Amino acid sequence: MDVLDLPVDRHKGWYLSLMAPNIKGPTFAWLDPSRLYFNSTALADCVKDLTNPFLKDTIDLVAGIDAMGFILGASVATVLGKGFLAVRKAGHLCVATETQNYTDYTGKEKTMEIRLDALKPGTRVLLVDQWVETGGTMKAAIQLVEKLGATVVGVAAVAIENTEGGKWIKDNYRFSHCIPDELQSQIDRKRLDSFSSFGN
Ligand SMILES: O=P(O)(O)OC[C@H]1O[C@H](OP(=O)(O)OP(=O)(O)O)[C@H](O)[C@@H]1O
Ligand SMILES: Nc1ncnc2[nH]cnc12
Repeated sequence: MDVLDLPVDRHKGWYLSLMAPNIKGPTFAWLDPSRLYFNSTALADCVKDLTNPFLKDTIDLVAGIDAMGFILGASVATVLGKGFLAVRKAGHLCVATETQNYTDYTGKEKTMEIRLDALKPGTRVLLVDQWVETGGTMKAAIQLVEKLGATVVGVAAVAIENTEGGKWIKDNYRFSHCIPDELQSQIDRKRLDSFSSFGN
């Protein structure tokens, strides 16, 4: 399927077949969901799948995680009619921040931060990122929000892998993702059957 084509039947997660395979080798964990954002209907359907479970919730602010979480987070915020908070990787903000150290799928120690004036005790936050692999990044964002006394209403990501950290998120927070049950095992092994159409 060309990336701009639309299928007749837009079943849940149809757009995942637009996601490109990792061709950079086994040490590079990423699949590339960003390719599905080229297609306006795919992006809109993906954002709907992330947003729908939270439509009846009280949400004050949507927080998206640096960098790919900004795309989906800002889209979700617009659909919900809410503001957007950028959760930044350390070193980009020129104001007072709260910080949180974490380790992600690369195994490297990292730090994320948010400015201090966005969240107050009781602020209800929906956290959005592109992907949850080890869950280290999302857990750090949850810790940041909670350190400031705000409440995590839920977590939304294209995929939440069934890693220890991914399962911890699913067990402890409400969540939304775009993966139909029958595709979850393909996500967990980082290879979709649809990758065969990419010819490698
Ligand atoms: O569950 P984890 O193992 O913590 O990994 C998930 C994180 O990894 C990716 O970001 P990454 O920092 O690689 O790239 P980006 O800056 O392009 O979003 C992804 O968008 C998540 O933020
Ligand atoms: N396997 C993966 N695919 C896409 N994005 C990711 N971010 C972290 N791990 C990822």
